[in-house]
Amino acid sequence: MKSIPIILLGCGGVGRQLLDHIISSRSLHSKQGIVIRVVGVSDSSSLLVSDDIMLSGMRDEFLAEICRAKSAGSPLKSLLNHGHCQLFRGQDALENIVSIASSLGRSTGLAVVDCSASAETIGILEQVSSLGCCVVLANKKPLTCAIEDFEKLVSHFRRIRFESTVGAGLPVIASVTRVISSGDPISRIVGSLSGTLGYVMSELEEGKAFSEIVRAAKSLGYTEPDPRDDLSGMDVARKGLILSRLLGWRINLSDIKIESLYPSEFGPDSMSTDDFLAKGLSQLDEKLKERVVTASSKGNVLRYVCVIEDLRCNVGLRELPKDSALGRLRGSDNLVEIYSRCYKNSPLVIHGAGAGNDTTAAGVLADIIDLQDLFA
Ligand SMILES: NC(=O)C1=CN([C@@H]2O[C@H](COP(=O)(O)OP(=O)(O)OC[C@H]3O[C@@H](n4cnc5c(N)ncnc54)[C@H](OP(=O)(O)O)[C@@H]3O)[C@@H](O)[C@H]2O)C=CC1
Ligand SMILES: N[C@@H](CC=O)C(=O)O
Repeated sequence: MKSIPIILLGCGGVGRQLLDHIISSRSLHSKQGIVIRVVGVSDSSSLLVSDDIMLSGMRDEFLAEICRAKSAGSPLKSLLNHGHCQLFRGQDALENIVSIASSLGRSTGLAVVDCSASAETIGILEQVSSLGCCVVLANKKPLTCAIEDFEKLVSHFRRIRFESTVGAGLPVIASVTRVISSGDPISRIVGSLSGTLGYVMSELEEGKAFSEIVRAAKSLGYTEPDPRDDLSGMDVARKGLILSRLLGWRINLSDIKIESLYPSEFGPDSMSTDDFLAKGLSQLDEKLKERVVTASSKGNVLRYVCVIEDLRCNVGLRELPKDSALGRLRGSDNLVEIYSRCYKNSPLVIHGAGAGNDTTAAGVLADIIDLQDLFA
């Protein structure tokens, strides 16, 4: 049986769903000759490490207990006495991950899986990948910091996967990478890359209030932890940046033109996420309604679009014909069109559910399994 040890960073909606998928795929993986051993799990304040990282991992009952406790709002440290594990915090936690990476990295293909929404994981990801570990990301931030950090991470290209950072479980990164590796130059990528904004736009067409729709998108697991990351266009810009950098463009977030759906006085510097959700959002209802009505009077719909072309990436609202490919999109679906020499007149199109904990975690799990071919 091939044993795959993993350390999970982040135990929120996506991280917990990943643990759930791992548990429920046990018999499938066993038929494939694979067993995933979760040797460590961290949240924002601590890291739990299994007592025997070399041979076993955390038991499934304990992983399920972690999911229950975290979804009830308890920190990981509340579970210390329930499993055969140790707890580390701060610098100790980071040193422990490095120590596990040194023992297991090169020999077993230990995968460090980032399901946090933090930019702070970049340092540890760089360290473990230099120690021969695999890295799997749902978190876009480490790939959208400084270009030098991006280049360092992807320099271990065969040991890093980040399919879920763009289009959740959809094979967007894999498709772009395959087209590039075949020597077929990509000239343009255009798409609707936000499950949240797709859902918001199509629900607005049904006459619902913007504030209600955003709250529903959050409870469906589509939004970022702070939905303003979606509404500001920043989340789409991050996806656009990842794709642009894959094309070899050495650009940064500051080079991207981004249209925000809310004014700066509603931003994180002026109000908390809770205040924005409770009070700020409803003040935006009328403005968004007017924009939808204006577009509709011309037979159009609004879509939040990312265009990557001619060394430029722009993201913002566009009025599009109702019957265009993007205009027909419903709910949280994403659609991406890739144009290249081979796909000049008829683009490569990827379409499907583009957000949600289930599909995102499924993409992460597929990445973990995919990497293990390197460690046969
Ligand atoms: N939902 C979706 O459709 C998709 C999400 N993603 C990405 O998945 C990631 C996770 O999203 P989601 O689960 O909704 O986010 P949550 O806010 O639900 O969870 C984030 C988790 O990360 C933990 N965390 C925060 N900082 C750190 C840190 N420095 N080290 C380790 N853990 C940390 C948090 O800890 P604590 O519990 O203590 O707060 C929390 O457990 C995000 O980056 C998001 O962009 C990507 C594609 C699609
Ligand atoms: N918040 C994001 C989640 C996936 O990246 C979205 O709405 O698309």
